[in-house]
Amino acid sequence: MALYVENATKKFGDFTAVDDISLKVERGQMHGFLGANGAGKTTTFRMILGLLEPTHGMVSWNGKPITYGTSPEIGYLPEERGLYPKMKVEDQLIYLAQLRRMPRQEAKREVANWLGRFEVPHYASKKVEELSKGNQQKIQLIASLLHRPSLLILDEPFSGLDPVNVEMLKSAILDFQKEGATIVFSSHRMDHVEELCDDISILDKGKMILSGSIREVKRSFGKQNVRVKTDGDLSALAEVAGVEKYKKTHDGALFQIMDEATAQTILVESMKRGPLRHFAIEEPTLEEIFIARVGKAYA
Ligand SMILES: Nc1ncnc2c1ncn2[C@@H]1O[C@H](COP(=O)(O)OP(=O)(O)OP(=O)(O)O)[C@@H](O)[C@H]1O
Repeated sequence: MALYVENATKKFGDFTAVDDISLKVERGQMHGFLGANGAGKTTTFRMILGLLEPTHGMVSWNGKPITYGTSPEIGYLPEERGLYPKMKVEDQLIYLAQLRRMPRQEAKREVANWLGRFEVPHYASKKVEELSKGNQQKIQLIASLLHRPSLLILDEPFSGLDPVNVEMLKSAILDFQKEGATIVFSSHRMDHVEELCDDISILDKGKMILSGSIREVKRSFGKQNVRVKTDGDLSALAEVAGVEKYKKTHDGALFQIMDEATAQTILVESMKRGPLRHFAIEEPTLEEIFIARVGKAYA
């Protein structure tokens, strides 16, 4: 019981947008799908959803290709707005749930629950175009999961949301996973991915360059960070052997190092330059790994 993408390639004319990628997402997992702009994430999602035919390869969900018949099992939050601007929120959500075979009365009840949970019950009778971008995103998420799909594909679910709303949507997505859903989502916010996902994969110019659990990905990066908080000037420590990168921070410095012996040197040398308020060896962040692997063009 899993989502399988097997050697999927998508060409548009001579241009290869997705190049022979394979991916397995086990049932109940949350998978982060990462890549710079134009890497091929949305194209892959469209192939998973059956909206685009792969040029080569195949996609299956629970051993079957995804077709019109399996679509009620799937929920999709597209990157671009996919709602009817002139239709009222409640009418639209009920309509979309009915298309996925949810009975009308149940859909109506669920819409009320979700609008309540997202603190927008008063939007039920407003037209979508009257809502702010962030509130439209809440409605879009409700539209994707209202019919209780077992596979949920979310393309940039947190874009345009303020931090309070990000937390609200994150907790809804996590609850949905706890109920057993398999979730794949793309995001440019590595901190969100780190917080929510079990496994990740990174696409670069259509190719899969990294895939695995976040723990494995971090371990295989082979570098760690040392964070020091002090008023002392640590800039000379940038030259210590084993220091890959040095960055001054507002309260001290951050070093990227290759091995723990270097951390000991940094500790000793930092203490010579003033009292320390904090010293810690930290694992690399996903953002650092992404930038190292995909390139500095990404911001
Ligand atoms: N219908 C199409 N015809 C031609 N080229 C396309 C088409 N759809 C996508 N592409 C190209 O395929 C590449 C991958 O696009 P895609 O939208 O999948 O990237 P993405 O990773 O989702 O990017 P972003 O993070 O910016 O949303 C891009 O170079 C894009 O211009």
